[in-house]
Amino acid sequence: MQSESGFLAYVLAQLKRSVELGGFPEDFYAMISRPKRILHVYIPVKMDSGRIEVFEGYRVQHNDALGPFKGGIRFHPEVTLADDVALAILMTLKNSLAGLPYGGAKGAVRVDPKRLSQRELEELSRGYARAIAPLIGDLVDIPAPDVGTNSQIMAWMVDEYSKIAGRNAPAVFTSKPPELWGNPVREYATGFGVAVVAREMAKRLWDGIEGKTAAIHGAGNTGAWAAYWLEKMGVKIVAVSSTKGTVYNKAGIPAAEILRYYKREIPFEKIPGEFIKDPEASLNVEADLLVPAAIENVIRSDNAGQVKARLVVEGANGPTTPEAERVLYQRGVVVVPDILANAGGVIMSYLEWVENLQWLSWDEEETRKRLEAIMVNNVARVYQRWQKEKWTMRDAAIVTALERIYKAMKLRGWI
Ligand SMILES: NC(=O)C1=CN([C@@H]2O[C@H](COP(=O)(O)OP(=O)(O)OC[C@H]3O[C@@H](n4cnc5c(N)ncnc54)[C@H](O)[C@@H]3O)[C@@H](O)[C@H]2O)C=CC1
Ligand SMILES: O=C(O)CCC(=O)C(=O)O
Repeated sequence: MQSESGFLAYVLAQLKRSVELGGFPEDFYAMISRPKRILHVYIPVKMDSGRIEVFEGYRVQHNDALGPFKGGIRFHPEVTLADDVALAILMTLKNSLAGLPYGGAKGAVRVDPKRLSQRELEELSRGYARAIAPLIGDLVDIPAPDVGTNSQIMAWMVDEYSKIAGRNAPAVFTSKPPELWGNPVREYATGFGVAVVAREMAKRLWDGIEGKTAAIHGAGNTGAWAAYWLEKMGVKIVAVSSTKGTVYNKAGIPAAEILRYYKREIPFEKIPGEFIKDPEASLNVEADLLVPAAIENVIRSDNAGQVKARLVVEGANGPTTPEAERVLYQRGVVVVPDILANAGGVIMSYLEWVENLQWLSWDEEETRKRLEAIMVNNVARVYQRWQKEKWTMRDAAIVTALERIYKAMKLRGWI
């Protein structure tokens, strides 16, 4: 297909392992390891300088056996097509595991959004929406934000798509602002879901989550809101990282300060605590719980031995390499996989989509309750399977997800 990034190679290796563990035929691996369609786009943007810069982007539609393609859009300077394929595969698995009526997709544009002015960012977002418009739609492929994108970008994209469609088309993008067909829960849904998963696991593994400590790697949408909800559950946040470094504070970092950093109200170094220049320092501090919530491949074979937490809840997609997972497994560290731990975002996207398709809206509390109920049920199902099979939790989650996809493909006559 294309050269495999380390990340794609890891995702494929895990997929192969799960296909074997689940006893699926080899033909299934041949199909599920490849996307159904890849759209490759180039987006010209007139920069403030007057020059035209052309940005490269993709939309990878991996599998739609269970329903329309669904997954976020990443704006990142180092993203590759291979990474995008890996992320799209994870979306198919995540959506299946959560019981959603969706297949999986992911989009990406190679750009550092922090380098663009607001006008340039809007041009790029609208240009990307125009480029992928022929292959998306509210019953076809429904994008949402991921790293480097947000609800404002979704607002520009839904507006651009609506102009092309000649009608308001709210259900084509999710995670829109609450004032434009969005739901207020989506802003914090992924972090909230991570905290709920941590709480449900702590109930089963320990005496509950209250009084425990946590380290958070990544202070963006997922990490900052996970800190907020964990604190509400009685957890003390002792470390947090960004690309700048790590803040460590044994006495506890108020989640409100992490959120102020995320909202760009204070610089990272102003979060109260000791500033350490190393962004990976949060991975090996003394804490009961570790939440990697930044990017892929951060827990590797070279640092997995130093992880002190007993429970890792993957807020990010693909933060633990397979070698690192083996090290953690042998050391008795439980890793709750991304497709279970960070599903709060896409589950909330699904709820928003259901609202949009019917032109109705639920209030914040009711929506959060619906999201929480789905997350709690997902943890219970995967936990039970994991206990029965004695695999890693990732194996249990992926095999469970694959079973649903396999059945749908079989019923459709695809396999
Ligand atoms: N936003 C969402 O709804 C969802 C996000 N995710 C995943 O969560 C992860 C984070 O996404 P978001 O929070 O949306 O992104 P974001 O862009 O809001 O935040 C990312 C954070 O990670 C930090 N970071 C980046 N590289 C780092 C490094 N090398 N070391 C330390 N910190 C680093 C950044 O400084 C930033 O604070 C990604 O893997 C994403 O795919 C998964 C499900 C849904
Ligand atoms: O909300 C969505 O549709 C996608 C979220 C996403 O990209 C992810 O879960 O990684």
